[in-house]
Amino acid sequence: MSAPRTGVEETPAAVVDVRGLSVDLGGSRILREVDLTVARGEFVALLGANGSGKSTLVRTLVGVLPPAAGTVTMLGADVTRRAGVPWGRIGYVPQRSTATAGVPATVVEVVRSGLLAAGRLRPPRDGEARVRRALARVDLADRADRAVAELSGGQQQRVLIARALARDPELLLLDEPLAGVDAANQESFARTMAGLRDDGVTVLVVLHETGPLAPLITRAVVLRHGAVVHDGEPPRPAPGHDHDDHDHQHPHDGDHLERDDARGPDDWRRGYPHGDRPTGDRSAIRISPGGFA
Ligand SMILES: Nc1ncnc2c1ncn2[C@@H]1O[C@H](COP(=O)(O)OP(=O)(O)OP(=O)(O)O)[C@@H](O)[C@H]1O
Repeated sequence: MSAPRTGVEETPAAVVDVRGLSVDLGGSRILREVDLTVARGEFVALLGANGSGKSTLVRTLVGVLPPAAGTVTMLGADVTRRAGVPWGRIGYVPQRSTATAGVPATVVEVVRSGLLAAGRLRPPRDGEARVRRALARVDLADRADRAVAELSGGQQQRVLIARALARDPELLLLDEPLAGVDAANQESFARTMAGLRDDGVTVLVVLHETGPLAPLITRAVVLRHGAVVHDGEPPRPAPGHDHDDHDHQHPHDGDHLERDDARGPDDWRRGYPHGDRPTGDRSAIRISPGGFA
């Protein structure tokens, strides 16, 4: 169980409230008038083909990218006025490929860095207990003093999740936490997420494949070319994939191309042939006391 929280009763029902959000990058409009509301306790999957704008949306939610238009409200605070946002109650897990690259630190040091929210230069008094609890939650208590670089990719992903959990967040944002993670680590991750859901943590997770998280997802939001094309029912398990020996969902029909008429929660998969993984370092962040930037 998480430590008792304070101030929860002051938080509005919508923990994420995005209205008419447009974001420009490199002179191009990447997000187009996006509306997104996430209520307390929801477990929302953000889906869409490569380049549809999922990471851009999440990075805007955590204040890394500025809106060109519209509003972004997190836990009741306007993100464009960073000072008022309760970053200490928000956990963010960036894409692993870049966030852990070249970090010369031990597991416990990386997790401890998650305690430092914007404006907070010293960890909270119960910081070490939170760090140990977060490590236990991702089944890495016995790796605390190992160098992060020595761990497998899936374990590094769990370190980043523990780093976000050290804040005891009410809201957790994760950007492709299953990418490049083997089946055993995916199952471990799913158990961690189920525990968080049971504790009432609100989750917004970017996914390419719902995999072992499918039973947890309460709603799916699908982006296409920077706009929301579906907001509602989660995708159904593909035929033959809803039993125990299949741990992920993927297209089998040979139609791997995006379709112009893709509109439903199941259509996002059509853009994802096996091995078609995104690359690049667009989600690079610094581990700093200044929040997520
Ligand atoms: N810094 C940048 N400058 C210019 N264009 C960018 C920048 N970052 C991202 N983009 C473009 O914005 C679009 C959306 O990218 P984004 O990473 O948000 O998509 P995504 O849905 O997360 O994709 P993926 O599934 O591949 O991670 C892409 O066309 C991408 O090339």
